[in-house]
Amino acid sequence: MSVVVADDVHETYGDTVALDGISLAVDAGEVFALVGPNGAGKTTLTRCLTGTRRPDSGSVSLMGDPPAESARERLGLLPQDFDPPERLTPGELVSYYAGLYEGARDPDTLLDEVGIDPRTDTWYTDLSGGEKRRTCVAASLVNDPDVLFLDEPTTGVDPAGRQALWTLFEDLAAGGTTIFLTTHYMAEAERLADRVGLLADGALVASGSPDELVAEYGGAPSLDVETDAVPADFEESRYTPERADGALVFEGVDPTEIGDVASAFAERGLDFESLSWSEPDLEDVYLALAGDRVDVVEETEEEVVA
Ligand SMILES: Nc1ncnc2c1ncn2[C@@H]1O[C@H](COP(=O)(O)OP(=O)(O)OP(=O)(O)O)[C@@H](O)[C@H]1O
Repeated sequence: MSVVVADDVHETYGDTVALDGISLAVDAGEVFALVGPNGAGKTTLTRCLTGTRRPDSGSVSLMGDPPAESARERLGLLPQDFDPPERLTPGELVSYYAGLYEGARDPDTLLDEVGIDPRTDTWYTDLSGGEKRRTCVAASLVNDPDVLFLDEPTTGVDPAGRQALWTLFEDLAAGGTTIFLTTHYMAEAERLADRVGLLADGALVASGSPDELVAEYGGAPSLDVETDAVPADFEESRYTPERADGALVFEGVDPTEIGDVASAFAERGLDFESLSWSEPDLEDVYLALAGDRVDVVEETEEEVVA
């Protein structure tokens, strides 16, 4: 059964089209990750799905009801910009949110799980960015939600803290929690998500499991050879390498063929420093489908600075 459904959702801010006909459905117990460039519409879609914004047109349902009428106590939401009272300790803050629900989870246990000392007397305002984010994650879980929305949950969190939060989210998903998350970290989407949706310019340009997306859009595996050799050296071979970043790139080379490539260098009396083989991943999918949009943003910013 789908617990999060968007059907042809359109949303604008003045002249800006933020969502241009989004349709998607997330099943109970599924983890769905939404990725896409800055300004693609991820936060806007999260707001529409949780009832914080009403779309211009199209329909949304959450646990079978319009979001505004859905059971609040079954929903968890970590907004991108969470602005809680600043002069509370993490323990006081999470206890405050726990007080809003019958049978809320124990705040100290939750803070332990996100790696924050429940006894710390540091005010929220004085926590580091990553500590604030972890505290907010704990607050979003106080009601033990059935459906959890996480808008960039690990932004600003250090690598060890990110791993700990990933484990926490995996445990929640294993327990049956439906999770809808947005992220700029492809490793996060790849590790956590059953399905990934790629949003660009307000449109869902691709969705599927990480493996499906990589198979369809990720391109071929490649062998990068750090060398002074040039493509012309291989004109008489079955390889057509390309030069990139100080290396010759041999696309479509299977790991079992690495020795053949090394032999091709030896036969031509060519040296190389190193060989590294890599498979495409979700990052390659992202760059293939949305990379040009990233470049456009960067060029525009450079023009503005210039
Ligand atoms: N309150 C607002 N008023 C006007 N424009 C807005 C508002 N909120 C968002 N926008 C615009 O809508 C578009 C989508 O923004 P949104 O925040 O949903 O993108 P996003 O994918 O979450 O971006 P990011 O990855 O940077 O968080 C952007 O062009 C943004 O500038």
